[in-house]
Amino acid sequence: MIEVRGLSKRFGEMTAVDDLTFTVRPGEVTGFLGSNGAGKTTTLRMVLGLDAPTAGTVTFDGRPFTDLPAPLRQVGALLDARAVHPSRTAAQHLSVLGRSNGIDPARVPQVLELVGLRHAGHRRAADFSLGMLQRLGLAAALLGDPPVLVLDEPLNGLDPEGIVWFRGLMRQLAAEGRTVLVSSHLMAEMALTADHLLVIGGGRLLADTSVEAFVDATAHHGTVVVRTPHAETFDSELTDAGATVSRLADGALDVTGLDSARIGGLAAASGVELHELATRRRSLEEAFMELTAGSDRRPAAGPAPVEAPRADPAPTRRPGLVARWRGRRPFVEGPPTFRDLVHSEWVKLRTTRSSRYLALGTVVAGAGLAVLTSNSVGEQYGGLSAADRLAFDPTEVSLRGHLVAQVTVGLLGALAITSEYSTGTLTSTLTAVPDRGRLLAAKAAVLGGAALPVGLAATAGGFLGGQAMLARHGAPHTGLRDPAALRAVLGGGAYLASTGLLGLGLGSLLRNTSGAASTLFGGMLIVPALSPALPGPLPRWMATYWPTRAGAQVMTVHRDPALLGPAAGLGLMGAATGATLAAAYAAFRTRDA
Ligand SMILES: Nc1ncnc2c1ncn2[C@@H]1O[C@H](COP(=O)(O)OP(=O)(O)OP(=O)(O)O)[C@@H](O)[C@H]1O
Repeated sequence: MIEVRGLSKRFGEMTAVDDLTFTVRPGEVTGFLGSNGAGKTTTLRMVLGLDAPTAGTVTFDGRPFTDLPAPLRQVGALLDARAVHPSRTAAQHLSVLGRSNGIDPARVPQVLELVGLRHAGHRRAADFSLGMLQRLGLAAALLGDPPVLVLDEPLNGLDPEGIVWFRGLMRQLAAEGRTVLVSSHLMAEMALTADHLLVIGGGRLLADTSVEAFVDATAHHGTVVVRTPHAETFDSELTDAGATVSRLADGALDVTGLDSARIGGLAAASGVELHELATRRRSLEEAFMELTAGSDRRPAAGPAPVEAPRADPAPTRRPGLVARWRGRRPFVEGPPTFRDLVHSEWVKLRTTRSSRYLALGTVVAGAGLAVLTSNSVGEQYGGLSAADRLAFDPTEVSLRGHLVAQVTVGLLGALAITSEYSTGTLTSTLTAVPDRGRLLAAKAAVLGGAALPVGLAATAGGFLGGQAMLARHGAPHTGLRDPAALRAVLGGGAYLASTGLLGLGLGSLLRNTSGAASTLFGGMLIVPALSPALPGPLPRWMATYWPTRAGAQVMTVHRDPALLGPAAGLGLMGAATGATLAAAYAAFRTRDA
């Protein structure tokens, strides 16, 4: 049972949802109807814990959505069918969601078959039509075989055959004892699909009624069209008999308040010749428009909700989709663990094309730049002064590739979250994992775990290639047996991993890739490059304490005693990353998704 009590949402001055109270019961399909902008999506986003209500509560059998331990197994949601990462296949998309809730991957082909996408599992979501994406969204909602389904406009993009199929599926799911809440702006379709209707307009509840009661009330509200050459005289006769008469454009009379038998009788009694006597029933769409007309947002109290007695729904859950699942146990025992979540985030990172390119780019560009720099420094070594030769640090020279690698690995971190915002997948992620702290922690664990080997590959590759170049030109060089050089290479890997996490924090705070990329680029390359132009002690201060410059000290062997040491520098960089992630967590936890 979904219980909504006093739910409101204001965006600035505008009240999108205004004091909604209703209950959605199991065993029936509840249609959530409203015209465009009525507040359906905003309501459903609050129901699913994506947006925080300004007032009111929503509970599922007494628990808020965000307290459900395995949400996909309790509430299946479809909010925006287009919110799928385009580079992932349908099966990968479902697998990512399923793993986060401890759902057996064998369930993926099952639900794909159930929604008619059996042969499309290996196709990328970018190639899907809107109707196919709706089916994929339904598959995601059914993945955990949940007792409750919340679907926002699932009919958009479905062809007539798809609509009939969808109608049958909803009826079957409700017959199995599930709670099904479906939003739509199509009254006639809901009359065929739903058992119960909740109608909203201007953010307010206008009707909470059974479909049967709504259709009955509509059927009794017809008008009778009367065409007669004696319209003038018959008009007053009908008015005297208690009818309300208006004229249609062609002069015919449009009569309400009397039925066609009574009108025919009156005409016969007074000898009026009739050319047409036709009852025109009000359509469901007209009844819906009449109900919602004038329900625009306004400060005064709106029309009183229409209440209708409800039939007792079937309370017991009958075996349904799971029972037919060839005897396999669909889920692991108990609630999903942090490991499940980390696994899901790992699949997500692995199946994102841009992440793979950025990881490869970090290694190639980082190591490549180091080799090129070492080659050119080696060439010039012969011309260096004695003092410069004394200060020459072959390790530092061969690790200069970090200047490029830090930006690409930072971008890899930022994309782990900004791509979820840009593709809209954050909504499906959060309906599977509503605990935002856990989600961010899993992203950080996966990203740190991926960025460390990538960073180490970039620094080790650059170091080995760079030392070979220096040796080729007869310049001083070293190897990994030198403990200080080994510390610099390993520290460089850690520095790059920390940069990846810094990118994740910035991406989460800024929520868009270009913002995060410019901040990373500016903070790591431009600010340090411009800092010598600053007045007073600032250049020295920046050189010592600017986090990325302090962190880079870990990659030097001949250290400047005025600057921080390798451990302290890397520690400062780590602290700055930690602080950024903490700020990101605070913002992520409280913001609407
Ligand atoms: N994040 C937001 N900021 C400001 N206004 C918003 C926001 N989200 C929704 N609104 C406004 O709230 C109102 C209700 O929007 P909502 O999307 O809930 O309507 P809807 O019934 O789902 O409409 P549709 O059928 O067109 O999707 C609209 O006026 C919309 O502009």
